[in-house]
Amino acid sequence: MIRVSVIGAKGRMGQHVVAAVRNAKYMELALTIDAGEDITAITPENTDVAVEFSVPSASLENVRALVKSGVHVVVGTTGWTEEKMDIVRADLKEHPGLSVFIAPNFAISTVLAEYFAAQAAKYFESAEIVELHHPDKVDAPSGTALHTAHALAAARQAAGMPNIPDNTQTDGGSRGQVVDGIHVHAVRLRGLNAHEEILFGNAGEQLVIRADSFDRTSFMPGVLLAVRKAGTRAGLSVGLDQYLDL
Ligand SMILES: NC(=O)C1=CN([C@@H]2O[C@H](COP(=O)(O)OP(=O)(O)OC[C@H]3O[C@@H](n4cnc5c(N)ncnc54)[C@H](O)[C@@H]3O)[C@@H](O)[C@H]2O)C=CC1
Ligand SMILES: O=C(O)C1=N[C@H](C(=O)O)C[C@H](O)C1
Repeated sequence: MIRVSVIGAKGRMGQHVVAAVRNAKYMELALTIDAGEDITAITPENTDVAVEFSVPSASLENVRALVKSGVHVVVGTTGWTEEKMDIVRADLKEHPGLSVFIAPNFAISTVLAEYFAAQAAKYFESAEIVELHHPDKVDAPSGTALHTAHALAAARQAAGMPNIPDNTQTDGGSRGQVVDGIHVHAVRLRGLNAHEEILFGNAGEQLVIRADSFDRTSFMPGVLLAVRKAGTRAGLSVGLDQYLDL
């Protein structure tokens, strides 16, 4: 049995993770922690893997506390920068064998959309990203859109492509946030859950790659896969794609 504790357990994602772990074969729910509760109660004596879905402002300190305790960590919270990940990498040096796995998105549709988009990137002069979410989301653009923008930019750079053409002369904010040279647009709309479109253009043609997570259950197979894989790859790793046969 894999003993799984959940941090942010009262949140939208946390509640789904608690239910998914309860229903998963060979897993048992250990502790559930939310804001104001003592995360140091999670120890190797009661937990093999901790799943963290909290808020961007709290996630780094939660992960550091869990690493210090000596449990594997699966993280879905957004807001991770290279600087924050370097802090975790440094902590992990004191805990050889321990794994911290961060996934900007656990939905297979979105992971594949980003993978296909990275393949397509070098064939198109223009690329932009539109992410669409529920209005209760606290961060914009989404962690997924940021990750996708970095992947597209890396693919374009590797292919030696020039800057994306854009002759905008005045911009009151309508052109979105520019991430690594890619324009990223965020929509917040009641009724939506989590959606992403990657738009590519050439003269006379367009390719749109779109992923829709209609329900948070879409993230659960990916979360459970990451829990099962915890410890197989020591250190910090990012992205569910590495566990897929791509
Ligand atoms: N990687 C993925 O596939 C997905 C990632 N997310 C991300 O997961 C995060 C959580 O999203 P939601 O569940 O929708 O948010 P939410 O606001 O519904 O839940 C967050 C929970 O964390 C708790 N919390 C706040 N501070 C805490 C602390 N210091 N320690 C422990 N718990 C604390 C809150 O009380 C709340 O219960 C966000 O960053 C979101 O972008 C969401 C969906 C999928
Ligand atoms: O807050 C959400 O809902 C989501 N957050 C993640 C993100 O910011 O990319 C993943 C998914 O888009 C849902």
